[in-house]
Amino acid sequence: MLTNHGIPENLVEKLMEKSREFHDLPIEEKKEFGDNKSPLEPIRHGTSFCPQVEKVHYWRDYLKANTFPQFNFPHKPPGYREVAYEYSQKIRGLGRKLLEGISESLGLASNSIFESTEFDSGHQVFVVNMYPPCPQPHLALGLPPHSDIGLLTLLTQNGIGGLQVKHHGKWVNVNPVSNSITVILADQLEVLSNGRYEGVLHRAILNNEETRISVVLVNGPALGKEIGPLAELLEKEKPLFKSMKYQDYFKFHQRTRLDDKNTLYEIRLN
Ligand SMILES: O=C(O)CCC(=O)C(=O)O
Ligand SMILES: [Fe+2]
Repeated sequence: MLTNHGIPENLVEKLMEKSREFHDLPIEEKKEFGDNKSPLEPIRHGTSFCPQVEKVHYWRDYLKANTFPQFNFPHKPPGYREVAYEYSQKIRGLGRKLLEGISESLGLASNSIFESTEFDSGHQVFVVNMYPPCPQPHLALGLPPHSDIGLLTLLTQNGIGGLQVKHHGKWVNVNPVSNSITVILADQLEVLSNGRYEGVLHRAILNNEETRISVVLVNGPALGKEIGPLAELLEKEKPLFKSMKYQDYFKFHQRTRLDDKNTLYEIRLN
């Protein structure tokens, strides 16, 4: 949980307000972004995660926009795009700082992860989740247990809890702390660090009173970059993961049923 991160509180408030307005737009206004678009389409809108491969669907509507290296974002409601642009840029700056610290914690040069992922042209997905109140919240999920695709996910929520992380085998609530950003370590960091950092299992639960919104920025390597355990770490140990182009991992993850860390397990070496 990051506080004193330098992102102005009123920017986050505006972002939440506009995010709510987007999801409240009439369905016809959002049609152009919908209908099961490919994960590399610049802007996608839909329900659940990947309905074609799911046995059960999830109680969530989403907007997903690829916001880096090219900034794509809906032009409605008015003002949303500008707020999202500013937020996306600020999150990239934070992401970079965190990756520098993580590189150092692995005993590497601070720009090591940055360089090996070509983070300067790294892929960023801007995900806006909306979970309406659910009449029987204990019978449904907003999102099932999963780990995220990229290196670092930076998440903020509208003051209403629902995010849980798996910690020592138990689900623990990540209660919203005002003006804070939650950092979730993701799969590509587990691969690069050869398992020293782990992609965190998390899920979203529901409530029957209030609409919850979370804005989730998935920061990953450049799409064309092949990612495997860092060479410096392999001097004394065996690789735990196969190398794979981020683009292929990304497409695979977005088309697979969300279930635990099943995408990552596909590239794990025994
Ligand atoms: O809404 C949340 O708190 C979690 C969202 C999430 O895990 C995701 O979008 O990947
Ligand atoms: Fe997630």
